[in-house]
Amino acid sequence: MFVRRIAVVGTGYVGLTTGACLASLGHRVVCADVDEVKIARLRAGRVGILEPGLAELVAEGLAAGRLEFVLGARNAVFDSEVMFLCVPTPMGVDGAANLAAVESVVAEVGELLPQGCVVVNKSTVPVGTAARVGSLLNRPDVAVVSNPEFLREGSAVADFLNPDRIVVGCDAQDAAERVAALYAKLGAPTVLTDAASAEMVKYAANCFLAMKLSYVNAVAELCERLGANVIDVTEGMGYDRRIGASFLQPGPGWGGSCLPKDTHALSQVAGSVGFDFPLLQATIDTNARQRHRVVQKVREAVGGSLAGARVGLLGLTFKAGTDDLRDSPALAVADLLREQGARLTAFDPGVREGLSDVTVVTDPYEVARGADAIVLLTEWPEFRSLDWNRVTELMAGDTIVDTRNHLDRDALDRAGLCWRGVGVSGSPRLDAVREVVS
Ligand SMILES: NC(=O)c1ccc[n+]([C@@H]2O[C@H](COP(=O)([O-])OP(=O)(O)OC[C@H]3O[C@@H](n4cnc5c(N)ncnc54)[C@H](O)[C@@H]3O)[C@@H](O)[C@H]2O)c1
Ligand SMILES: O=c1ccn([C@@H]2O[C@H](COP(=O)(O)OP(=O)(O)O[C@H]3O[C@H](CO)[C@@H](O)[C@H](O)[C@H]3O)[C@@H](O)[C@H]2O)c(=O)[nH]1
Repeated sequence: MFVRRIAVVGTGYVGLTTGACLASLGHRVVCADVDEVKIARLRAGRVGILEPGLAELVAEGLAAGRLEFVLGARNAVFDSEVMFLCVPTPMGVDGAANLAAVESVVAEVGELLPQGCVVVNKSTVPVGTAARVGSLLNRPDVAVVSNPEFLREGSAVADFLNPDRIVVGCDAQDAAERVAALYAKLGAPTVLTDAASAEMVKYAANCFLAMKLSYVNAVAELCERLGANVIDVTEGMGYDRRIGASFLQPGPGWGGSCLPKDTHALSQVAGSVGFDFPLLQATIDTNARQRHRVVQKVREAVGGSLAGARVGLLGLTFKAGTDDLRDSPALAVADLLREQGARLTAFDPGVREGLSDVTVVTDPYEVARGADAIVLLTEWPEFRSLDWNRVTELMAGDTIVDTRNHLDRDALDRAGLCWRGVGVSGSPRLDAVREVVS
């Protein structure tokens, strides 16, 4: 079933991906944003974010006349049968999700929505928001549906078009079915439920992922203390289908625009109903500790004091494959290093703009020049193939702190560099045994 006209409000990672992908599925989509520059750019077919395949889908949609960009939600909803809300829900001062953008769109378009329109909330919002939006709208003919989005940045289009599942929640069955039908072509398992449960799925999933990562980061720390090797430990765990191999990679802590704010939001919501959730709090606290562990390793690498030390950073984004710096653990580590007196130079393939207090260079080898230590913070594949002999020549020191266990330790050894990973120091080298076994 094709809908004649869908409005998508917000053209960020989620909104633009949703709009372009729904258009590619055959729907007619009008995307709106408050950002004039963004809208002008999108009308010209230019996508301002790094997302594989997105620019192509936008170009196709524009050329086919199925995708349109307008300024302001009020200019998108005329004649729409469905309106998607894809606006930000950032962390507020108390950790709760800030719903100002959702509420402002509802106030802006409430009276303009055509009779029988369905409002679909794709933004990540606390349980009860669909009900709240319904009462703000005060339109008995307009149903409010929760349809959380699970795409990851860096693979947004692929995730949207090949989802593990679609979740649609509404207390009115026919509205839920109308929304689920928009995705029919994707053939994904679909969970139809009430609005509160759909809203809860999103937080429960993100917080579970965060908990898995905090667990694995804690296991890595323990491995270091006990002389075990976390790379082999997680491989051994991951083959267990009940655990699974993904989200078992230790790192400098989890970040990005979602996991940090969503863990805090669920924690705040739990507190608001008097529910003590120590598991979630420990997940957050373990993550906060992680960045201090990285700084400790760098401090050791430069001989005990960061004051005046030159430290090169490989990677600034919160993970590879994105240009998004929101809540990046790399930036948090950079802040701590700087506070302790380090002078920083950074390279990231996705970041070209300068940052205050960190010199951003466009050549990765510039990071090595005169560096007392280098710290890899983001797992960009190109870092693996750096010329380590050249790095050795350029550096003043000899240690690479690899917070993602991403680099080829032997290649660094051969170049005379000292590799310091996560959860592996003190463990024996089992590569020879591994070769015999395989
Ligand atoms: N980024 C992700 O990977 C991801 C994945 C799943 C869910 N989410 C959730 O989706 C929501 C949006 O996230 P995002 O990363 O796409 O945000 P974003 O910041 O990239 O984009 C939001 C867009 O909304 C626009 N906007 C703000 N107020 C508006 C208004 N009143 N009218 C029209 N446009 C307005 C902004 O200008 C911006 O372009 C959040 O709730 C987030 O938690 C994000
Ligand atoms: O094994 C791993 C996997 C991830 N990370 C880190 O965890 C963070 C989050 O990574 P990821 O989940 O891939 O990033 P997002 O694009 O923020 O996606 C998450 O947040 C989105 C917004 O809610 C959800 O839609 C996605 O399902 C959810 O994975 C990043 O800092 C990663 O470096 C690790 O350290 N080790």
